[in-house]
Parts: sequence; structure tokens; C-alpha cells
Amino acid sequence: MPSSLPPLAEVLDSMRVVAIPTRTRFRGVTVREAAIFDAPAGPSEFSPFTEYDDAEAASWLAAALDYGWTAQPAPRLDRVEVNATVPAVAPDEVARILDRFPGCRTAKVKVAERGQVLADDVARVRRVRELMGPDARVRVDANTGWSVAEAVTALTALAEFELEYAEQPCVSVPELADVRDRLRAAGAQVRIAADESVRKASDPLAVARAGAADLLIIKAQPLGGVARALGIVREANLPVVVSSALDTSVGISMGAHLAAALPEGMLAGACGLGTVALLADDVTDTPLVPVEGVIPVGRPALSEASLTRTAASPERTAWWVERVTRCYALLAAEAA
Ligand SMILES: O=C(O)CCC(=O)C1=CC=C[C@@H](O)[C@@H]1C(=O)O
Ligand SMILES: [Mg+2]
Repeated sequence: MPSSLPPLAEVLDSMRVVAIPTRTRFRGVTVREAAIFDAPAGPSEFSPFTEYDDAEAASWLAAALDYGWTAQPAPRLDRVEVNATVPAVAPDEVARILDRFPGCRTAKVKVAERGQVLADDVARVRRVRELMGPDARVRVDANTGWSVAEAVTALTALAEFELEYAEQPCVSVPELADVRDRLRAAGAQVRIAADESVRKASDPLAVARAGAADLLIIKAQPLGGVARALGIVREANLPVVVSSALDTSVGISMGAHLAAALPEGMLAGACGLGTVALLADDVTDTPLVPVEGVIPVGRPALSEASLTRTAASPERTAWWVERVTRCYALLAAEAA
């Protein structure tokens, strides 16, 4: 967050709210709403999912104000390798999804989707491995969907596909530690990555301290911005993968900036920053979609035509103005 908050009136004056359809249903989302700021340091984005409460969303606003109103740590890289993100689709849809991620040699596959069974996950991951070949890296993300016993069963069943890692198989830090220990005891070589245990935790470092994960998934918006996220990475001292939240290209550029500013040697693989490919539109004429498996580091210019085309309804815009106003009040109270 900037050392002092920019005035709320200035923040709201610079803000446009967009509603962008997704190409494929992703974590239940079919229209992605975001607040975009045409800010002094460059375009910025505030896009916590609509169901998040204000206490959680306030960190996302801190990130947006930081990125839009403050100089950022210097990036070391000018491009970032990204993974293909495969939603919980049927196997016959996988090829169509992967086509949207040209050149990507890593895929992250959603598993443990509510309403589906393990056989659905196995079939989807099998199809990804078949299409990408033996040299590709394939990781899965359960988004806390399994119990410890289900995670051990599922990850044992998926072991034949040689997973790079499993992201957030269970909800709690002790459960992650338990799954990790049980898989090791059984000789399975599946690393555990923590995502929700970092971005939704009151203490994002608890999972690292407990030794419950092999690597961390780091997201700029939920962690309060690039500088704050870098601080967490330094303290956790675990390898990281930077990911996003189905942001527009503006939010993705914040994630790419974070990945590019990480201390040398901390980045553990391709980042989850290719998801503009899952959106049907964007707020710029130069979307940060993967080309040859990478996205560039740098802020895309906003396009008036795109902002107009994707503009949210007056009702939804008013909802976002109120949300920003409430979250801003929380940040102001914290800073006081
Ligand atoms: O990491 C990726 O490949 C893309 C981003 C991604 O998976 C997510 C984006 C938005 C919400 C989250 O449920 C989800 C994640 O859990 O990492
Ligand atoms: Mg995740």
C-alpha cells in the first residue's frame, strides 16, 4: 500500500468497472467483474471475487492502490513463463483449452471440483498428459476440495501422470502436513504447494513455518501488492510460483511484475499468469495472452474502446463503487 492513501475521490474518479464473459466456466465464474483504475503510476486493478467479504477484499484494494499510485520494485526479467490453466472440463474439451495456451510446456489442471468424482479428474489429467507429452510438467489444483484420506487416494491414483506438484489438496495447514507425510511414507513423489493457506490465511507464513508445503503459490492482489508479497516470499524462504485470480491484463501485469521482481532462484516454475486466455474480452488492445509460452512484463495500455465495450451495468458499477468505498475505509482505519 502507498505510505499514505490517495484521496478516495481521486481513486473513484479514475475507476471504470468492467464485466467480461469467460470462455469457459472457471470456479463457477462465467462473467468476471473488475474495477480498473487509470492511475498516475499506470493502470491498476481491483478484482476480488464478488463473494469475498470486505475484510478479505481490503488487501486487494491495498494492492491496487500500491500498483496504481506507487513506484514498484525493479523487475529482473522482461518476460515470464506461464502455465496453461485447465478448468474442470470433460476430457474431450481439453484440447480446445490447451490450444489457447500456445507454447506452454506446463499445465495446471483443476481437480476435486464439486459434483465430480475422482474418475473425472483421472480422465482429465490423462488427456492433458497425452496431449502435452512426457516432457511437459503437469500440476493439479484441488482448491481445498479433498479430505486427507481423499487427497492421499486421489494423488496416489494420479501418480502415474508424474505430477509436478499438487496445489492445496486440503483446507488446513495440519491437513497439508498430514497428506505430505503420508504420501512420502508411501513413497509417492508428489510435492505439495500451498495457495489458499497463504492468500486466505490471517498468517500467510504459518504454512511455511509448519513445514507443511514444498512450495508456495503467491498472488499479488490478495497479498496486498508486489512489495508485500515479496516480503512474504523472503520470510517464507520457500520456492514460489506466482499466480493470479482470473484478472484482466492489468491485474495479470501486476502478477508478472511480482514474478519478475522475485529474488533470483526463488521462482519454482511456470506461473499461473496465462489466464487472460480464458476471458472472452479485455481492457486493452494488447492482451497479456501467452505467446510461445511466455507473457511480457509491463503494463498494458488501457483502451477506451475496450473499456466501453466491456463496461458493467450502472447497478454493478454502483455496487463496486460502494465496495471500494467500504474497503478504502478499512484501509484508512488500519493506517490511522
Ligand atoms: O494458477 C493458474 O493457473 C491460474 C489461476 C488459478 O488457478 C486461480 C485463479 C482464481 C482463483 C483460484 O481459484 C485459482 C487458484 O486456486 O489458483
Ligand atoms: Mg490454487
